Amino acid sequence: MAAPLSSIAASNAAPAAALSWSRPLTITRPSRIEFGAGKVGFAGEWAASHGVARTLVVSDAFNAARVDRLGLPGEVSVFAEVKPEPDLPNLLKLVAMARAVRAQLIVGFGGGSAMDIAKLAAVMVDDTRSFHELVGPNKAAPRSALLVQVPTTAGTGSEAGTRALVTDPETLNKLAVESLHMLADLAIIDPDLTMTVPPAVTAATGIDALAHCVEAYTSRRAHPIIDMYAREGIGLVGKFLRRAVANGGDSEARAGLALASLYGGFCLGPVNTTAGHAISYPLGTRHGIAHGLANAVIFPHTLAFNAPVDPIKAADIASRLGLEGGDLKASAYRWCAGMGVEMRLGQLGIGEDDLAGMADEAFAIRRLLDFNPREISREEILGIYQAAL
Ligand SMILES: NC(=O)c1ccc[n+]([C@@H]2O[C@H](COP(=O)([O-])OP(=O)(O)OC[C@H]3O[C@@H](n4cnc5c(N)ncnc54)[C@H](O)[C@@H]3O)[C@@H](O)[C@H]2O)c1
Ligand SMILES: [Fe+2]
Repeated sequence: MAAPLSSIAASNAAPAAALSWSRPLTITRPSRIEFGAGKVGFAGEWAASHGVARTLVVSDAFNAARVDRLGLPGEVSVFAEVKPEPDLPNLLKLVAMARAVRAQLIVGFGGGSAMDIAKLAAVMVDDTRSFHELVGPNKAAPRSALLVQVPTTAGTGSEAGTRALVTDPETLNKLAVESLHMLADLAIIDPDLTMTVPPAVTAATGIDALAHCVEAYTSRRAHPIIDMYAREGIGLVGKFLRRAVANGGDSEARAGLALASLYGGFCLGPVNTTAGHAISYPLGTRHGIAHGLANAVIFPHTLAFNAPVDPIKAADIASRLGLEGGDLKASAYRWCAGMGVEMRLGQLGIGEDDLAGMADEAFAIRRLLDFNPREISREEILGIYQAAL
């Protein structure tokens, strides 16, 4: 049942900008998307039909053990060292390996961490410039290596996108590279690959997909084309996330979440996220908290903070998600915590003394904050951290 409007309406926040049906929008997609249970082996068929003789698979330790599922032809090398929330040294080690094995095809086989650095390796392998020269939009050059993305979590939607994020260990900033050249030639979304994801990671990554949809739907840059995916994605998470957390082998729920994650990915390119992600990032860069979990902790707070700007959208989100009525923040919090997500920063190793630095870092992420539907100050960000402590 939707939260009653009375619980989210009263505010002096600015009204939402009028919906711009004619606002220019660019939509990009991987050249080909294969979706469906059992599709993973199509990678090999596709590689063979493209004459690939040398492939580098980019993976984490868990997925590296099942690279044979891809059915790849020829010489197959595996980089099995992708770190969760990859940093620059992790990426540079991968690029060195891609050069050494002269990879014609790079396959991202894992969660968002593997897929993000696979994209970067694909454009960096024959580019002599440093990583820092590629940061920002449209800096990367065309690539010669082919790129295939195969997600094994349902959360980031990275398989569908033009963006990759890497932490700079010196500044602790998460640096975003964005380029059309990082779009995959092929994305294979096989929901059965996600059946082994443990319940806590299932919940957190599912809430990441949800956050992509909610933040795009409520963004100042929201667009009706993207709203379609965002609304559907929210509904799919509402319907299937609790089921997949309770029973990882529920193939219908896994497929629904894989689709929600893809829809979230469709939201990221043309519209992107807002304050929820900006406020989540310092949890990862400073405290090593996984991206999905960081988003989950912050989600109820930004949902409620933004709700007064557009109470009808907020009620729509609550209804699609199946939240109980009453106070929006409390019911979103109960929904997350009810899936076993640890929602307290204090329990995640963060103390009161850490919050000011986190607020400074989040407040500087203008590329996201400037599109939040409601203006948010550094003090309000600090208040969110304090409330989440
Ligand atoms: N490019 C984008 O647009 C975008 C969007 C959101 C997030 N991201 C990035 O994605 C990263 C997070 O990705 P993630 O949430 O998918 O987590 P992840 O890739 O770090 O994986 C999380 C954990 O799950 C394990 N795992 C992965 N698949 C599994 C499976 N099928 N069974 C069992 N275990 C499995 C991994 O080994 C890892 O330990 C962050 O670095 C974040 O910045 C990128
Ligand atoms: Fe995300």
